[in-house]
Amino acid sequence: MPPHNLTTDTWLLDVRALGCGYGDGNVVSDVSFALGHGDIGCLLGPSGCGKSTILRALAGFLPVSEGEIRLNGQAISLPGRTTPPEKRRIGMVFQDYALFPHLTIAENVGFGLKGMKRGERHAKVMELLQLVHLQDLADQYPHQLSGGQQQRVALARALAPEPTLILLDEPFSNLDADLRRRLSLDVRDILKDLGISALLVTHDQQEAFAMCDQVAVLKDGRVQQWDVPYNLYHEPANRFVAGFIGQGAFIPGRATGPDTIDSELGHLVGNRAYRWQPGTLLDVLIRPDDIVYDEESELQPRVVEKTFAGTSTLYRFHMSEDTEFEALFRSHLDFRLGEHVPVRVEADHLIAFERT
Ligand SMILES: Nc1ncnc2c1ncn2[C@@H]1O[C@H](COP(=O)(O)OP(=O)(O)OP(=O)(O)O)[C@@H](O)[C@H]1O
Repeated sequence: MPPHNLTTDTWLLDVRALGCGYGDGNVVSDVSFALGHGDIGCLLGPSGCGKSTILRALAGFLPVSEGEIRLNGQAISLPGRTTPPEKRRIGMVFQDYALFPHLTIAENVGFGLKGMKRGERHAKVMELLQLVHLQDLADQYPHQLSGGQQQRVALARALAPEPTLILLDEPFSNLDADLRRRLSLDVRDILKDLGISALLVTHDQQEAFAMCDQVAVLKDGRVQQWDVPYNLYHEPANRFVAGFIGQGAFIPGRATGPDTIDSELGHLVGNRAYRWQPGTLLDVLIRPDDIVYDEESELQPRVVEKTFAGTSTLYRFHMSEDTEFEALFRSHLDFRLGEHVPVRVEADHLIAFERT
C-alpha cells in the first residue's frame, strides 16, 4: 500500500514531498517515503542522485525548502523550521567511521553518555560492546582495530544514546567485499534484535537487498520506486528501475495481446495484463535467470561472451543485431564461445515497456 494512504501517524519516519538543496535550486524534489517502527529502509541510486542530501535533511543539517519530515508523529523539518540535529534522537554512522583517535574504544562508545553516572555508563558501554562482539577490545585505540571492527564501534557509539532512528551513510564502502557482506548482515541482526529503525544509504544493490526491508531507488533527486526488494526486481515501476536493479537486457518485441509478446525469442506469455494495443512496439526485459537450457528448443543463439563464476557461468547470447541477452547456467553446462546453444525463455514475471 502506498504510505500516504494512511492519514494517522503510524510511521516512525514519514517523508512527504521533500525538496531541498544547496543555494538556489533543489537537488532533490518531491521525495516521499515512510518507514515503519523497527524497519530498515534504504536509499539506493547512482552517484550524485541525492542520497546523502536526503540523509543530511533527515539528520537536521540541511533545511528543507518543500514538504516535511515527520519522526514519531512530530514534524522535525518544515520550510523555515528545522529541529536542530541534537534534538532529533537520530544517530549517524558514516563511511569513514569518524571515531575519536585519542579515545579508547570504550570512551568512544561512551562519548554520548556524558550525563550518566560513572558505573551506569560503564555498564552501558560494556553492554553495547558485547552486542557488537568487541568487549575484549574496550581499552584499545581505534588505530589498533581493523576497518570492520572500527565500523562496529561506530555503530555501538551511535546506538548508545538510544536513538529513535539510525542513519547509515555508505557504512561499509571502505571494507572488502567479503567483510562488507558479513558486516551488513551482522548490523541487520543487531538492529532487528534491538528493534531499532534505520535508513541505509548505498549504491550497492546487493547490500541494500541483504539488509533492508524497503528500498527507495533514486534517480536525479527523485524517488523512482519505494518498495520491497522482491518487487523492485520482479515488478520494476519503470525502465530506469528495471535496468538499475539486477542484471538484464532489453530485447525488441511486439504486443499481440494484453499479456503476450512476439519477439525473436519466440512468443512470450506473461502473468500480468498490460494496457497496450496489439502491434505496440515494446522493449522486453530478459533477466539471466529467465533463460533455461532446453535440448529440444529450436531457438539456438550463439555464445558471444562467457564469464565463469564458480558454481555458475554467465553467458551472453547473440540472436541478431537487436537481440542480445544473458543467461546464467550452472557451470557444468559448459559451452564454447561461438557455439549455438538450445534455450528457451521461462519468465513468470514478464517485464516490458512501450518503446519510446
Ligand atoms: N555541499 C554541497 N554544495 C553544493 N552542491 C552539493 C553539495 N553536496 C552535494 N551537492 C550536489 O548535490 C547533488 C547530489 O549529491 P549527493 O551527495 O546527495 O549525492 P549521492 O547520491 O549521495 O552521491 P554519492 O553516492 O556519490 O555520495 C550532486 O550534484 C552534488 O554535486
